[in-house]
Amino acid sequence: MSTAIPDPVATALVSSEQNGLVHGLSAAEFQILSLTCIEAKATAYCPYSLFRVGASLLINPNTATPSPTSTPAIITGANVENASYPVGTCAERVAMGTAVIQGHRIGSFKAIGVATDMDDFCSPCGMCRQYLREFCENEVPIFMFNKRGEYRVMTLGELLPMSFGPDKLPSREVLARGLEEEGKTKVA
Ligand SMILES: O=c1ccn([C@H]2C[C@H](O)[C@@H](CO)O2)c(=O)[nH]1
Ligand SMILES: [Zn+2]
Repeated sequence: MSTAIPDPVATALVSSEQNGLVHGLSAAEFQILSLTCIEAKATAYCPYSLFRVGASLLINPNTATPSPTSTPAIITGANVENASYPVGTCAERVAMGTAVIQGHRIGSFKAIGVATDMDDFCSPCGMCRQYLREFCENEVPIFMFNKRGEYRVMTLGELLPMSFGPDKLPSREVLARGLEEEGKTKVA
């Protein structure tokens, strides 16, 4: 038996029209999210791929530091490549790492923007989806902007269904007790 899976594009279109909000964002929030990820592309270090990516994270107003603010708070990133190719880092992880060292955690993020110079919409790679999953709820919308500033939006849960995150890990104490009970190992 199969269950109908909602079409993400249709879902995005419906939710984008509600209450004058764009997927839950005010017009001002949406504008700054889009402008900042498009601008962040210019900061990319990508001499090998020449594929510029900019990312922006919209911080929830109540978790913004130093104090809650009505001006949307944004943290940006861009891809940073390396002569040893696999060492390079995507824009999304640069932005999220910056946010995390500023103290942001799950609950901090209202939306994510990703911009490229492509005609098509570029979605975060698998590694970035998992990296973002650590700090974002399934409902966080990810806006993907093409070179013309048009966008497609999907939530993190749509991009990474049935994901594995910190909430799925039992505590170390519970795991240790289980292993000891089975006599499998001695845990200090
Ligand atoms: O969502 C994506 C996809 C790719 N890249 C980067 C990695 C690499 O530097 C370049 C080409 O893959 O684009 C990102 O930053 N984000
Ligand atoms: Zn990535």
